[in-house]
Amino acid sequence: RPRPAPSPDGLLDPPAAFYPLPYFGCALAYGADPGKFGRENELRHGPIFATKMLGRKATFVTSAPLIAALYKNSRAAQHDPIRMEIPIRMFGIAPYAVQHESLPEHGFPLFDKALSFQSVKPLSAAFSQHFWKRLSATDALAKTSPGDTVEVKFTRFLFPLVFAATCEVFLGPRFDADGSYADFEVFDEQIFKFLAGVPPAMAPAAFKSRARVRDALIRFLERAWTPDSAEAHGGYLAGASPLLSELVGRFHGWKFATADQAGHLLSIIWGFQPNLVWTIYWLFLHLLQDASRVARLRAEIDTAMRDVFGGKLDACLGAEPAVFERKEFALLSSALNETLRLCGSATSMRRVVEDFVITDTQGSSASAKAAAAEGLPAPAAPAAPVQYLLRKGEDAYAITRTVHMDPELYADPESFRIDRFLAEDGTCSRKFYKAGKHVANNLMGWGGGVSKCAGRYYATHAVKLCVILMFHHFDIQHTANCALSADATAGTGTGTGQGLRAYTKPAVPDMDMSRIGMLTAKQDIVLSLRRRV
Ligand code: HEM
Repeated sequence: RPRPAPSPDGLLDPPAAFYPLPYFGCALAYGADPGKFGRENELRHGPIFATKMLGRKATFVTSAPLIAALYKNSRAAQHDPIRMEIPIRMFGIAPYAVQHESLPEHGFPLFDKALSFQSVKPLSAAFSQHFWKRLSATDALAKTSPGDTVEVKFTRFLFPLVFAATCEVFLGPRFDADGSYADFEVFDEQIFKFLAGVPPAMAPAAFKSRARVRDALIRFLERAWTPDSAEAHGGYLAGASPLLSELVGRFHGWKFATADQAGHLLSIIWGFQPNLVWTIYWLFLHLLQDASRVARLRAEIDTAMRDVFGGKLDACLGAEPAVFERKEFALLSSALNETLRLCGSATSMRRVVEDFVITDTQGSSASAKAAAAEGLPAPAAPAAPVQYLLRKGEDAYAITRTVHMDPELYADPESFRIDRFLAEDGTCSRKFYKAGKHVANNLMGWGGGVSKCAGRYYATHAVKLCVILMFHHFDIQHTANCALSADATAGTGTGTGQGLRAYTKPAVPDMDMSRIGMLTAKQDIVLSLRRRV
């Protein structure tokens, strides 16, 4: 790869990737598929390169050590300036309520505290109860007997249940989750239009859906906010989690308009729903591709239901997240990690607020084989560490998919291997190595550094509970693929699967590579659920 020329101050600028479009720069290539964009540029320039994106200079890092270095220097490369910009476009919150000086110190940290491994139990226990209440009320369980079979469209069946359960956990029963789901889904599908700053006239459906969800949240806030002078923040949010009640109390203290409070709540709902449900989708889908995967996981779940929970569903519903981390659930933990690796595309964004030097000691993540396939010379590790300067005012992006798909770290990276993360002792603790060196940050599905997913313990628990309950109650088969539409006749009914327009054989649908976070599918799938208990 060409060696970049030293800048006038003697330090190296990262190699430049060339995207000639004025203003947009690399935005189209990056937006279409961040993972491919990272991999292709890594093959050409190495694991750090710079270009323009939306009028700003952007440096990208793609190897595990450079991503770790970027995460580590949170003083020079900060996340707060980014999260004080994007919500304005995405959630329509007025700038004063996104850039309020108290948010970084007294707003965002509430999530880290309430969702930490030590504190998350009441929230995850509430999810278990709400999710089970919803699942047990579906036709598939409420209107069937053991041995009966129903067909469901996966996203129609499970996504609204997860949405309603999580809304109830965080916002309580006064928010109309069922009535808001369809609009939320349209908003989420079109989120990229808000990110790209498309005006309302060019995306009327997206803007109308967003407005309707926000209106529902405004009505919720008006109904649930209960003034009480005995409370630290002059009131509380009736029926909501203490986390949301305290946050909204602070919003009142900072004199945020109700519409802007609703915008913040929308950002929170958006933070938990799509990543969570698409993780569940891909995990099921990859499991169901192979009968031996299903058999192994079923054996693990049946044994755990008997030995860990004494055969009692209530004990499972009451289990704290630590229980699902035990060796008895190692294969499920491995399957979740493998899903995050194969089906996620997390990018962490930072604003460089002071110059800093980042050192490349290892060179590219890309293998010689991958380079040969692209007709490029093999990327060599630098003979000596190379120091690059990231300058104040630039943006920096950590692309994690390049690491997750690195064949030197993960053999046959395109395949789903359910036990990939199992160590020899059977626990989900396998260590990964590249060129003989241990790679500690081999899996970054939750992002990393100061912006690492605050909800990861809650989400891990929710995904596992969902898989356990489904496998405990049903024999499940993936029978066909079908259209991803909100077609009300297809998906949640019992019986013969009337209305299901299956049009392909049951293969893994393509992923929409343009998403950031968990990738979405281009097709829905039809599951056959045969009631067990
Ligand atoms: C399997 C499901 C989930 C996945 C894969 C996921 C992944 C992520 C990723 C990749 C980030 C950005 C990290 C970065 O920029 O470095 C993130 C941020 C975040 N996630 Fe999640 N997430 C999931 C579920 C949830 C849930 C259920 C919640 C809430 C209960 C949640 C709360 C958050 C919050 C608050 C942040 C922002 C952290 C910050 O900026 O300080 N996530 N998540």
